Amino acid sequence: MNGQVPGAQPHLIPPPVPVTTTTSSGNLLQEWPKIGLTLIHEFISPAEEQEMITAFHAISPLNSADAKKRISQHFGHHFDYTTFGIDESKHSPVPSYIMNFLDRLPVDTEGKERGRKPDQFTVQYYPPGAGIPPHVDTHSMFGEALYSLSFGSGVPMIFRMSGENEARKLRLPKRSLQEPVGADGKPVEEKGNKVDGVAVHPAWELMLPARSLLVMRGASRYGYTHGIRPRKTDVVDGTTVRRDGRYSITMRSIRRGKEIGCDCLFPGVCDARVRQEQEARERLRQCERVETQ
Ligand SMILES: O=C(O)CCC(=O)C(=O)O
Ligand SMILES: [Fe+2]
Repeated sequence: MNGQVPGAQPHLIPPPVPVTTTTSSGNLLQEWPKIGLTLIHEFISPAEEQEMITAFHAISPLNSADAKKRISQHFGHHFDYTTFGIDESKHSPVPSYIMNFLDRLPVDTEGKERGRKPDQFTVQYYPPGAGIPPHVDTHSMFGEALYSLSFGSGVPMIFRMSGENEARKLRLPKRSLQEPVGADGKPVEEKGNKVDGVAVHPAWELMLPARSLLVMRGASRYGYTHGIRPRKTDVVDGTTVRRDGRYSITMRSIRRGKEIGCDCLFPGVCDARVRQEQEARERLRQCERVETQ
């Protein structure tokens, strides 16, 4: 025995307490206004959910070869998970099962992104055991609001206020989405409040139930990492439960032309700032080259 309570997750703190109300259609609405996070329960009906699952597998039938891997389908402009940016050369028409709920999405009613709807959609299937490493979606290329619709089954999403560790990773020459792995190939576990020897903020998990819509804005969008641990079981309210296959639709709006860029309060994890730093270093290098000639 290592003295741990079965089901305890020592690396996690309890999530912040939400403001809980109901939507105009009577569904549970949880909000964390300080960090710009919203979770709308039962955003789609079970019938819509079933239609989405059927449509997904009409394109990507499940076979045992990919039983362990996350499968992605892209609609609108394709999202590139290696750069976390957009591939302008690839575009696929948006299916009707997405168009049908677009008008129901909550959009900004004021400010420079007023009325802005997503135009880039990534539908994913996560078999039990699959996850997505903690990341911050690219700031410069997408509008503020990020949406994630869960269906098929629920999953806990892990959130962590970014810090030195995340800023360092974003500045590595070959940025990778992979979680750091140890010699045994397993994700590096946290030791106390350190990952890889670097101090990190505490993390917390939020259960995203099937048919719920998560909206990330503000700090939760720009300053927190989000991810899904690659596990076959989850601890929900202290009880270990088996994971089922989960689907999600991530929705973003593409910034173009002069809109591209970011002036958020989180320069450590802002790709626009990283680019500026690289450009400044390049200018300095050129000046030094001229001086030594
Ligand atoms: O599956 C999800 O809910 C989130 C996926 C995600 O974070 C992403 O596609 O950037
Ligand atoms: Fe993401």
